[in-house]
Amino acid sequence: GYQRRRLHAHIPAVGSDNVLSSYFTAMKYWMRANDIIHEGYRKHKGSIFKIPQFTGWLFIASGDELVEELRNADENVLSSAAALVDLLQTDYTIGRSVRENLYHIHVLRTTLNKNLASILPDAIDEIAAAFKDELDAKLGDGEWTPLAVTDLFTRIICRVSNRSFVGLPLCRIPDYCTTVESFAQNVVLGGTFLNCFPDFLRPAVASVVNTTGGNLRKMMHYTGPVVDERKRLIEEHGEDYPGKPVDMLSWIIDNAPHNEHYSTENLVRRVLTVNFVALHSTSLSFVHALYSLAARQQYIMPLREELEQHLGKEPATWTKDSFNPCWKLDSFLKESQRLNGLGAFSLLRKTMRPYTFRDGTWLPEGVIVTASQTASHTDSEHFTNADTFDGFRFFRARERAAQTEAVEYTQEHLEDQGSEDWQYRLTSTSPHYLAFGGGRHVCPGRFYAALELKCMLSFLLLNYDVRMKDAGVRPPDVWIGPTSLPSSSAKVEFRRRT
Ligand code: HEM
Repeated sequence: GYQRRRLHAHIPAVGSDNVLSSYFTAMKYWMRANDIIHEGYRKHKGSIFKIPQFTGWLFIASGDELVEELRNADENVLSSAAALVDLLQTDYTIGRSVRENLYHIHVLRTTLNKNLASILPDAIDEIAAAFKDELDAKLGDGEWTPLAVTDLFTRIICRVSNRSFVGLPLCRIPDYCTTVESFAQNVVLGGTFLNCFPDFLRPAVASVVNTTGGNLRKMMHYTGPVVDERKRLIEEHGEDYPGKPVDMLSWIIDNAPHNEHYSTENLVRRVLTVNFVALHSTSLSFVHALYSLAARQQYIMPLREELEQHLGKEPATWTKDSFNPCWKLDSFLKESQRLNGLGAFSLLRKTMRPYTFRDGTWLPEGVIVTASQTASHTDSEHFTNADTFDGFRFFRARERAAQTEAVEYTQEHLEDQGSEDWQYRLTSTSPHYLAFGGGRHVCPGRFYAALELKCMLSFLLLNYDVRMKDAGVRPPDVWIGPTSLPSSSAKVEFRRRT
């Protein structure tokens, strides 16, 4: 209301602060959010500005210092979880129990990252099997075959990721994969729908329109018996029972508090939650990189040469460490994330109490404040020729840094943040490189995602030729409000290499 607007009248608005014209800016925002955010960034970089949305104002912190503050703020002051609950109404779609205890994030940050080397062989086995079933089956003999790629690679990544999450046989059941994918879509759809209603009506609306209920029931059908069996084995033989699978489900069961979180339904919900954060982020990133590769043929040879030098002929022999010296591959993926990320924002936070930034800007309680990754990723103060795709820019920067300091290839990613070239790696973040967020809530799955993307792209490069059907043209991304997606209609042509 008016009272609330007065609370932030001191913050500059993009468009107009006036009720009627801010409504028009909100309408425009849905059509071209990214342009509007860039306009704000150009005019107000270094400070906080606001943009009207139908559901209220959105505050954008710009410039390294303010973004650094967003990255590091305490959860009970600027909350990431509360922002997600607000924006996606996750209490009604994912379930309250998940946010009441976020232990799965701790599992990802610690156990998943420690076990990357040991889960990789299975993931690679799944990549080989999935490419055979999903891609080879569609290719003619030595012919170029045009294919739409978003659904295709979403299915492959769903299989591969779930090989690491729940293992065989679940990851190969097509309906299991359809269920986890559709859950992710329904969380977003349900959240957007529920946000059209005022707070007090939402519980009633959600009880009538439960967008994810069907997904949970199906997931219980597939995963419930597997969870029950693993719980039984733990009860009978202890936590380290013989033959215990090394996958996310085992770690989730091991780390669940022994209360309502240990119920089969809540454990299954947790697996859905991990899929929700992991799947689309990874598959969209892969398709973006694939378009950039297929449209820019000049990268194919140097990437192949690098892979042939460092990876064995048989994918089964690839290890986590074999990718460490593949700096061109790392750089190509990082550049793809820089220019074709998941959307305009990163670091979504909600003010849990009135908050004063160090530059003196005051924000009231209960508003969403975020950073613009697209504006910051294309700011020429941060990157030279910032608007141009330069697949090896981070490779060259790393080489320059390596000349000033000997770089140890085999050092653990997690341990060597001190080395000079750290900032140019795919998995690193900074106040102006925001593809994986940063600071307190930095994506805990990024080491896994990076490894999966590298294995997938390497497998593709070494076994297939790719080019855009529309030669040399990278299809433009599709923007829906502040979310960006790779084109779903463009076709990539594939041919098996002999
Ligand atoms: C290329 C793929 C991915 C991208 C681009 C991505 C990006 C992000 C971003 C931007 C955030 C927000 C961080 C922040 O607010 O500071 C995030 C958080 C998160 N991501 Fe990822 N992610 C990817 C893959 C994954 C995977 C594979 C997993 C799980 C295995 C995962 C699990 C999570 C979780 C649990 C969080 C919340 C962390 C927290 O709140 O502390 N992500 N991710």
